[in-house]
Amino acid sequence: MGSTDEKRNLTIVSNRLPLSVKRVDGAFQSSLSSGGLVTSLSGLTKSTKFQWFGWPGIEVKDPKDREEVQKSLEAHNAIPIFLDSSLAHEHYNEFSNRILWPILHYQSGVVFDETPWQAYRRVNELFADAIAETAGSGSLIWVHDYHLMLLPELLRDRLKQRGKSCAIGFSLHTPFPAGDFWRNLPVRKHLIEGMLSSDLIGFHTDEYKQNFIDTCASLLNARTEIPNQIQYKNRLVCINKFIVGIDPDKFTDTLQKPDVQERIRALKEHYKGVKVIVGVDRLDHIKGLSQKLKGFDAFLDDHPELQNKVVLIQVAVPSREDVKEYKELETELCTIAGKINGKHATPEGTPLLYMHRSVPFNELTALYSVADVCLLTSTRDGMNLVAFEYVACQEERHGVLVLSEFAGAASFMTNGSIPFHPANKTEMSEAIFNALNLDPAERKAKYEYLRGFVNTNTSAKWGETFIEKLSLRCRRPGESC
Ligand SMILES: O=P(O)(O)OC[C@H]1O[C@H](O[C@H]2O[C@H](CO)[C@@H](O)[C@H](O)[C@H]2O)[C@H](O)[C@@H](O)[C@@H]1O
Ligand SMILES: O=c1ccn([C@@H]2O[C@H](COP(=O)(O)OP(=O)(O)O)[C@@H](O)[C@H]2O)c(=O)[nH]1
Repeated sequence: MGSTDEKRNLTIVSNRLPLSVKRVDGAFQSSLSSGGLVTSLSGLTKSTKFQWFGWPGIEVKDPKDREEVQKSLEAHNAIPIFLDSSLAHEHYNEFSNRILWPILHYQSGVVFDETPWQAYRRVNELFADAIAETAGSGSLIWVHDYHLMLLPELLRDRLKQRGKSCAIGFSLHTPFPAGDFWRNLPVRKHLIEGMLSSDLIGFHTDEYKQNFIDTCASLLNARTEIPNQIQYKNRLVCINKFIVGIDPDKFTDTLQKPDVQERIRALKEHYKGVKVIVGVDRLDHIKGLSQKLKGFDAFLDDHPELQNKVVLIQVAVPSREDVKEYKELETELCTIAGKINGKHATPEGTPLLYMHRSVPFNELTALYSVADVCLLTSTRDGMNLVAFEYVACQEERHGVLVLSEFAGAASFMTNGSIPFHPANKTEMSEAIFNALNLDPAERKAKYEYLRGFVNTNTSAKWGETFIEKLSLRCRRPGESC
């Protein structure tokens, strides 16, 4: 890490703040936001100080109310950027999550629309105005994710106008798709040029990084021969892979708490003689939830001898519920879940526990801890931190990770897990069966491999490495990346 002063001058920018604000009976309440971006950045707070700009998740018009929200977030070093609700809707739901997100995750059938695109531009401008106003010259600004791809360029212009010079980093938390897929987006050039105004761009895997480099070469004719660098419009931009992670101690510490231990005992007692498979996912197409339920159905069909001896506990965390496709998916999942239990339930029990809600952290760690298997079926996924969290809670049991080959995490965790293709029900059924029947020595060997990976690649290390590279870039711009 650089000097303490550099740490103090770090600004993080993301659409999602660590706390989401809601109005309940006229009063403002904030609760911890869901999702991996918040998990990874929150893991950095132990070692690094920063202020965090983002959208509070709610429209607040009245200046007094704004002040109240601002104060409540201040304790978490979070600074809200207020947006009116229709602008936020067009930016977050319509452009970011109905157009950009599916394209980044190789989903077809996306229809481009001008109104959401204009809202996306406007929100990026509003973020740029707010940050350029408060950023001190010489500070490090680290922008996150697909909601803010135009921000580096807009921010650089505004900082220049104010005579300020700051290093700008950008991290993408999603996959970056191969060129041909990216062509589906008519405004792709603007987005990529926006990102290229950064000094340093980080991706989760080598594959995403390479896809980005190839796209810059073919779309913008940028120079990409020098490893880890892109030259475009007389600027050199560093490009690299930075492995995002979790704070494993947060999980191991929580598991030691007496109430969590008590909960684990109760769950063990409840599931005596039953193998537990756990799944924790935001309710999102990319998590392959319908594929998971159908694969589990096939597994139950294939193994009638395991009736009442296996349960899948699936937590589907509510997500982006104002987006039509997410609502439709929720309905579809309820139907499939009902059908599975209709078909396989007995008077002794149901094989599927489908929970459509978020779970408190203590309960989540207890669930991870008692599960013999964690089943993750992403059809595409930037990383998937749930895979890391399950490993962090398995010191005792050495449970098995059954991991889709399409999760970014599979680039690093395949050796320690059982990989499979999520579109193939037979492969998924076999993978579940193999995981449940893995001999203890092999389980231990796989677990130790994964534990080493998770404990080495923490969120703190991810953040510190990125910030170190960004500040180096700032101090010695000519040096190779
Ligand atoms: O902010 P939301 O719309 O509620 O969605 C939650 C987050 O989802 C995505 O997370 C990604 O980041 C994780 C950490 O790097 C990664 O493990 C995961 O694979 C990604 O899907 C999204 O990229 C975030 O911006 C959202 O906040
Ligand atoms: O009720 C819950 C259950 C889980 N998670 C967290 O959501 C994150 C999911 O991150 P991941 O990278 O797996 O996927 P993302 O949701 O970001 O796409 C993990 O840190 C989970 O612990 C959550 O916020 N609320």
